[in-house]
Parts: sequence; structure tokens; C-alpha cells
Amino acid sequence: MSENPVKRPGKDGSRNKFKPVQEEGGTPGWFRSKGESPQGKFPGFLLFLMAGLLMLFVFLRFFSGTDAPEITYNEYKSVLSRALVTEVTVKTYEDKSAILSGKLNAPAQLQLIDKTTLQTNRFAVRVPSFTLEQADMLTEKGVRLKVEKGSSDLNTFLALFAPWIIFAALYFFLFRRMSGQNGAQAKNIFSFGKSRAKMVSEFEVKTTFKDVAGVDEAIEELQETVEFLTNPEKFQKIGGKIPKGVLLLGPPGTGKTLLAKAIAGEAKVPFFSISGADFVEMFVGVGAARVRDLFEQAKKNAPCIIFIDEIDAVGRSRGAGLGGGHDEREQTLNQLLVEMDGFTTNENVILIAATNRPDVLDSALLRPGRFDRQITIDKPDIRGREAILKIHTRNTPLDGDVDITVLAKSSPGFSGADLANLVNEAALLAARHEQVLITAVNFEQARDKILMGPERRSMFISDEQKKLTAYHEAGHVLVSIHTKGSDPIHKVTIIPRGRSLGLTAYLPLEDRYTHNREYLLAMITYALGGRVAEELVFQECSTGAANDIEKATDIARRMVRQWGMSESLGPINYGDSHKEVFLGKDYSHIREYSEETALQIDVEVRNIIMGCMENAKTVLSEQLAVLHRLAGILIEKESLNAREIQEITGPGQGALPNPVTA
Ligand SMILES: Nc1ncnc2c1ncn2[C@@H]1O[C@H](COP(=O)(O)OP(=O)(O)OP(=O)(O)O)[C@@H](O)[C@H]1O
Ligand SMILES: [Zn+2]
Repeated sequence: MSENPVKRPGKDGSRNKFKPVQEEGGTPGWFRSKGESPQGKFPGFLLFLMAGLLMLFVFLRFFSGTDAPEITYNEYKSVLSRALVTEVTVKTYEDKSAILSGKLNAPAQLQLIDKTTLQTNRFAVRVPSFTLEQADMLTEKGVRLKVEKGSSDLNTFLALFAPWIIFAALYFFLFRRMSGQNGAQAKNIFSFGKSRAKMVSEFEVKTTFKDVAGVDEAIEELQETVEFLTNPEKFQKIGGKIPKGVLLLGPPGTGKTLLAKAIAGEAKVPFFSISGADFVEMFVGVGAARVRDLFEQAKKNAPCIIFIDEIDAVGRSRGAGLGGGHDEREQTLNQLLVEMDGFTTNENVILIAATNRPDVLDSALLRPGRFDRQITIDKPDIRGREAILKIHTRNTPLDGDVDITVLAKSSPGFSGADLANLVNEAALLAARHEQVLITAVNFEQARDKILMGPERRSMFISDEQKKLTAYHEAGHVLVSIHTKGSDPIHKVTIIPRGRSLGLTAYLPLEDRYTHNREYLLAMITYALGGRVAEELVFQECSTGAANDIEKATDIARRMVRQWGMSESLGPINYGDSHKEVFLGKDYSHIREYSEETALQIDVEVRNIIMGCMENAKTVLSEQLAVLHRLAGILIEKESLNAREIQEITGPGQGALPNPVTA
């Protein structure tokens, strides 16, 4: 059954292999590969073929009527009264000429019948319009009626077809659900086993290394990959082995996809891109078929690049899944490994994959001969941010007051995607105000939106709620100003933003790569400042502090369990409290310490939190008058920036206003 009657593209395959598909919201010019994979199509095809054959068979029997038993008119009459008959064939013998000449007053339906049909003495009439009286009339006029099929027809029809109709309906329903996408995809019901890879031909990849910034080391390493693709002979001549796979590791939005595309653009080869999640389907075997198809397609288009984003969706350690469904994923992963082993380096296909969870990847994927090259891409540092901002502002008209260096300084922790978003948001704001140039104010508003979420000014807040929020936020602010090691405050607001009613935003002065104990304790302390202020002023606490408590607890737990920062428990790893959530390979180690130790961890965590809370209480009790003043001004003005805050509070021993943003 490996052959099927589906039309295959021509041998050369070049003309009709790719059909332009306008992706929803995507860039025009993306192409969806139309691969062929008989194995993948098999289940859907077989079923529809069977259904089709069956229908054909029934139809033939139904309409041919040649070998159907003929019944007399009387029988026919009783049949008609018994059940609904969809169609009958009427034979005229004597008076065919009468009907033809119109002398016979035949029912309308009979008159409409094609005369050639009549000449063969046989024609079909729809019974609902062919009543008993009409039949009687015809008989009176001398037309002999013979009915060839009985009433059981409809029943037979239903009995035979109902299961198939239901089945087909289910099939379509499930397919739509599974593909989880628009109808466009559901239209192609035979595409189960085809890879969903999008292909961009070499003429369309316009991205080059010039479009990627802040990742110079990665580019240096990848330059070699480009050479493999453009000049493979050079390496093969000296017996060098071309790497088959490059794994890009790094947090979201750092430009992994962009880099992969840039390699394709530099080498001027086609680029297949697919997400790991696209392989995974409900049906067993589909993912594997898709992998097979993808590689087939790629080999045909070699030299080329396959890019698999989020490879962790298929590449998770095997044998670690919980519950059902992982068999399919394992099969897909196995197929991927097989394909990677299968294609030789001469084939000139390079697989690039990206993930931000390298820790959960199956070790087989990382073995030499597969993804033997691993490149880490981190969030950009200040120089990187400046370079990225320069790229993204290349074609935007900037006002003279916009300083890219200052922007880069004031956006620590931003990824490349965040920075692209920053420029875009600023441009949108400028456009909304019908400005010709983007100003520094636009950028500041855009940054606030990215840092704190969009404002929700329309949300109704009662005065009481506003007051509570103002004291809560003022609590955060004051505690951080008077706690050593705190991050600089960027802004405080009681305008609802994102999911919170109020917000105190911090902006570190520089990129931090490690944190010391003092800094962590300060973070816990000011996180609790909001709740402490509520308690102090209203002698009550609200649910608004839930998020703060969660953050504080998380830090305290990690200090004890991971970072060895508790005196009594020492520098021992007690397991990452978060890893158990992922059902990856960490599933096996839920706890590797005794009951007593568990108890001790809890005690230590509580000690840290309570200690920090005491400190916050001390600060706020001492600063109660300032707290009232700050909260009052906050209610009035709703938002305060770092400089305005410091004018009210005066300097403390902790957070200073960020000199760049103040
Ligand atoms: N280093 C960079 N230089 C220039 N632009 C960048 C950089 N990093 C990210 N961007 C911008 O952010 C966008 C998104 O980045 P991209 O999709 O490549 O990130 P990613 O690392 O693949 O993210 P994810 O892991 O979420 O898939 C890019 O299209 C580009 O506009
Ligand atoms: Zn808070």
C-alpha cells in the first residue's frame, strides 16, 4: 500500500512542489512545503478509499436496477403506502408515444424527463412528487408501471451509510481540533504526515549577519557553518567533517531564529523552519512521518538549512514522561535521531535547532555526530543592546533628544526581542500623536509599558482601594530606599497596569550576573514592604500582597536549597524546588534528603522571611510620617518617578534613583 492514487508532483519536482501559501498574519512569501509521504498519508487515505468504494458499490446497485426484481403495480402501491421511497424507475410500454406527444396528461415531473431517457423506456422519478393518484392516473391512461426497487432502499441506504457519515464527521471534527488552526489547514485532509515546515527559498532569505547584533561570539562560530554550506569541497578535501547539527541555546527572544535565518541568508540557501511542537500530534506515528518528510524535502533542496525551534518539545529525555502521550513523542525523537544519523555530511543539509531548556534535552541528541555544536546566546549586555537598538532604529526617524546609549543603559535585562518591541512601541506612540519623529518621551513610555505592562486607566478603582494600594506601594518604595543593597527604583504608580493594581518598578544600574546575599535579602525585604505598610496603617492585610509573598518565598527557598546561604544547612544542594514541576528527566529526584532535613529547610526559609519582615517593620515604623506623606502624594499624582520620590523621602542607605532614568 505504499503507492496511492494521489497525483504526485512531476519527477523534477521543481515546478509544482511549492505552492505559495499566505500565512495568517505572516509575511507573504513564506512557503509551505508540500511534501509527499505515503506512509504519513496512509491512515486517512485508506479509510477514505474504503468509504469511497463502498459508496460506489451501493450507488451502482441503487441506480442500475438491472438485476432488481420487478414488482407489480399493486405491490408497488402497497409499498408506497408503507414507506418512503426515494426513487423509482418507471417503465412505460404501450403509451410511450402518447407521453412523448404530450397527449397523455402526465405529472409535471414526467414531462420534464429527458426524452432520450424515455426512448429507452426507462426513467427515474422522484416519488415525493409522484403521488399515488398520479400513478393511478397513469395506469388508467394505459401506462404500465413497474417498480424496480422496494421501500427498504432508504433503510438499507441509511444502515449502510450512517456509520460512515458519522465516522467521516468525527474524522473531520477531530482533525480540525487537532490541527487547532484555521480551516485552511483542515481543507487538506491528507496532510497528516507532512511536515509543517515553512520553506523560504534562497531568493527570499534577506536576513544576514548584519541584522543580528550583540552576539558576536555566536556569529564567529556560525561563520564556519556558512562556509560549510557555500564551499563544502574545501572541507571535504582535507577530510574534515562537516557538523550536521548546531544547537542554539538561550533565553527567549535573544535572536536564535534570527541567527539561523541569517546563516541561510549568508550562505544563500533555502531555509526550512518548523517548531518542535508542530511534530507532536495526537496520532501515533504522525510526528515520525513528519520528521521523515521534512528531511526528505530538505535533501531535495540541498544545500539548505533546517531550523527546528523549541526542539525541547520533541527532544525531551525519553522514558521520563508521565502519563500517556509520550510514546508518540519518543517515536518522533527516535525518528529525528535516525534521520540525523542517516544523512551524510555530503548531503549538505545542516540542522539548526533552538531551545531555552537545554537541561531537559535527551542526551542522545547531544552526542557527537548529532548536535555536536552548541552555541549559547545570552541576553545582550549594554554594548549589545546599543548595537541592537541601532539596527532596529535604522529606518525610524528619531528626534534629536533620543540618545541610543542612554536607552541601552536604561534597559538592563531586555532581550533583543524586547528591544525590537521597544522601538516598535515608541514608533506606535509617536504615530498615535501624529508626530513626525520619535522622541525620548515616546521611548520612556514604551519602556514603561514593556516593564510594567500597559496602563488600564479605564478600570474603576474605589477611593478606599486606591488608598490601600498607595500605602502598599509606598511601603515597597520606602523599605527599598532604606535597605542596603536594593535595586534602584525606577517608578512607582497606582494606575492599574497589567494584572496589578499598583506597581513599584526597579531598574538595576547594570547587568547583574550573580547576586550576593545582601542583595537577595534586600529583595525579600522590600517585597514584604507593601504588606507591612498595610498592616501598620490599616491593622489589616489584603490579598494584594500574594504576589510579593510568592516572590519572597521563592528567593528564600532558593537561598536555602540551592545557593547554600543558610548557616545551619550549609552549602548543600537540596534540590531545585522548581524542577519537579517539569516532567522531564528531573522526575526521578523528588527528594534526596531526610524528613528532618525537610523540616529544617522549612524552618530556615521561615526564619529568613520573618527576619526580613522584621527589618521592613522597623524601617516603616521609623518612617511612618514619610509613609503617610508619600502615600498621600501618590494618591494625588498616581505616578512618581525616581527623582520625585527622592524629593519626598530623602536619601536612604539603599536604593538610589537610577541616574539614567530619573
Ligand atoms: N541579537 C539581535 N539582534 C537584532 N535583533 C534581534 C536580536 N535578538 C532578537 N532580535 C529581534 O527580536 C526578534 C525575535 O527574535 P527571535 O525570534 O530570533 O528570538 P528567539 O531567540 O528565536 O526567541 P524564541 O526562543 O522565543 O523563539 C527578531 O525578529 C529581531 O527583530
Ligand atoms: Zn506589592
